[in-house]
Amino acid sequence: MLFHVRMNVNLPPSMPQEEAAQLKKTEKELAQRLQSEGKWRHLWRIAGQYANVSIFDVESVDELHALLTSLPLFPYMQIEVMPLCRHPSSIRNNDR
Ligand SMILES: O=C(O)CC1=CCC(=O)O1
Repeated sequence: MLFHVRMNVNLPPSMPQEEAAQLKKTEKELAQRLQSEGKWRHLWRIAGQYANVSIFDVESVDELHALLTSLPLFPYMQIEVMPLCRHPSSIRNNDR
């Protein structure tokens, strides 16, 4: 199942720099592992915003929820999820 996910990151200005840097480091490690496993298919920065759009390929809504809530930055993100299905005009036969 494919999902379009938008994440807006809002770190509190009062958070110490070292704590923010550690959160970003662990977030990056997990994001790169999930990309290499094929679960996090795309990760794009939204230009000019501390936000991203991503495509996730997971087995279920429950798996997506578990994955998103496991992200180190989860407590500091506003997340919007859009389930995706095939478009009848798509020429990409390998997409689900
Ligand atoms: O910087 C972001 O957009 C939040 C984030 C998600 C994965 C990652 O490495 O950073």
